[in-house]
Amino acid sequence: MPIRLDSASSDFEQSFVALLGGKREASQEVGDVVAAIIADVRTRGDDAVVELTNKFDHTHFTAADLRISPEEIDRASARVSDEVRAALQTAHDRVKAHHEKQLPTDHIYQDALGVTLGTRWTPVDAVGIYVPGGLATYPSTVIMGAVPAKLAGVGRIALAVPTPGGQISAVVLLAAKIAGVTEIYRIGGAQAIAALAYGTETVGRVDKIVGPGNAYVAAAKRQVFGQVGIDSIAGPSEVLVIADGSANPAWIAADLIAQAEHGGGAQSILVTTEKGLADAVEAEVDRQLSLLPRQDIAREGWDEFGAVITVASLDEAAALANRIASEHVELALDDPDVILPAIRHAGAIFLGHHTPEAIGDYVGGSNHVLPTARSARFASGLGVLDFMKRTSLLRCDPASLAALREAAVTLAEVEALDGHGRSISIRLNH
Ligand SMILES: NC(=O)c1ccc[n+]([C@@H]2O[C@H](COP(=O)([O-])OP(=O)(O)OC[C@H]3O[C@@H](n4cnc5c(N)ncnc54)[C@H](O)[C@@H]3O)[C@@H](O)[C@H]2O)c1
Ligand SMILES: N[C@H](CO)Cc1c[nH]c[nH+]1
Ligand SMILES: [Zn+2]
Repeated sequence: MPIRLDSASSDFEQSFVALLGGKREASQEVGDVVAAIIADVRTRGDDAVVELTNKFDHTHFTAADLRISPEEIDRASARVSDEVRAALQTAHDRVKAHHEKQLPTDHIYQDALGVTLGTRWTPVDAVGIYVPGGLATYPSTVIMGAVPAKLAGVGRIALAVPTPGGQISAVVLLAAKIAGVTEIYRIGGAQAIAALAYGTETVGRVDKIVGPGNAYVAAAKRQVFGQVGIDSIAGPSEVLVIADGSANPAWIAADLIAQAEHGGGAQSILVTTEKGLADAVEAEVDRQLSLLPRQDIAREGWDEFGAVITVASLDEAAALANRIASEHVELALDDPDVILPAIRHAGAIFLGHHTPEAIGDYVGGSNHVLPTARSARFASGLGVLDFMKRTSLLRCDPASLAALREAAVTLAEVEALDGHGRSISIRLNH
């Protein structure tokens, strides 16, 4: 049973804080396991990656198996049906069209003193994209990672995909081919993140690692940050549905189940102004779960991490949504625009009764790699800018340097950094 809360009850705040602090993603235990894996990969390179992959993914690999050959990519891609190929192409084209609009422009201007100032954007040289593969396969995540990377102009893109049992999904390989990525490793978890961050004999190191994954992947990304860049923490998936009496309980239940079925700590929360809707949705989740062929993961996720919260008003719902800062927020309301401005912390917002979150997972065009575990308070979903850096440009001539000299030298004196002041004055003292 999911936890049931009512904002009017006296112990609400305590229960809500407990819900926010639930350990779905980071734990000391996971952190320790991941630290040991990273240290092992740094020390022993391929040998460690092979051993850990065989252990966690139940494979029988040698180092020669880690990278997928171009022939294997072609052979597997050719096996994929035309229907799936067309769906991937639709996803690719729509994600590309939307992300093209994120491309930044350089700019340069001269101010009143004659100083030239500019901003220049350049791509990251090499990125690793993690594509999860433990409980499900995610060809859609290949598109979500590779398309913005390509648009940004990244020179080298490496994919890491775990292959439980050793079999890589042909659809994942086709998605990579459609997106124009050919460097693919069948490795997962913390060992994949460590191999991409530090490099091994087979896996070339990258400058930045992006992509979602389970608690081990999320913890590993946290731990290698600094050695490489990371996008955000895109851990176990979450949805927060805000609904009033206009919502269809069966549709809401389906959306809550869709997120719970990701497993590995995925969380589905309903916040509603209608107690009747809350009851109906709970009953519907039970009914619909029993219709799913693979209901175990979703049922476990719903029972362990699900929550149904009743509130007095939509304003209260928005305030709770901002505290939860969910990866996905669905506004299942006749007029979602009324509450939209009040929702400030969310990875992605889905408006109205006919926008299930799952459409954004695949073909909506927006990115599905989104911040989780309340990190939407300060982070954004994956996009073109995650694959680029911004460099400032500055040019003075003698007149503008002279005009700025006094203030700069004063600040250098305040900081007792005489060398700084001198490096300015020396250019003007003749
Ligand atoms: N936030 C997002 O944008 C987003 C998008 C897609 C998926 N997801 C999430 O990604 C996750 C995918 O998880 P997954 O498990 O299916 O695949 P995964 O690829 O993230 O993890 C599989 C790997 O986890 C490692 N692992 C598993 N158990 C371990 C243990 N006991 N010790 C050490 N390492 C261990 C193994 O190396 C294995 O290869 C889900 O939680 C899903 O919600 C998030
Ligand atoms: N909901 C996941 C996190 O945004 C993404 C996904 C991929 N495939 C299905 N769902
Ligand atoms: Zn999903």
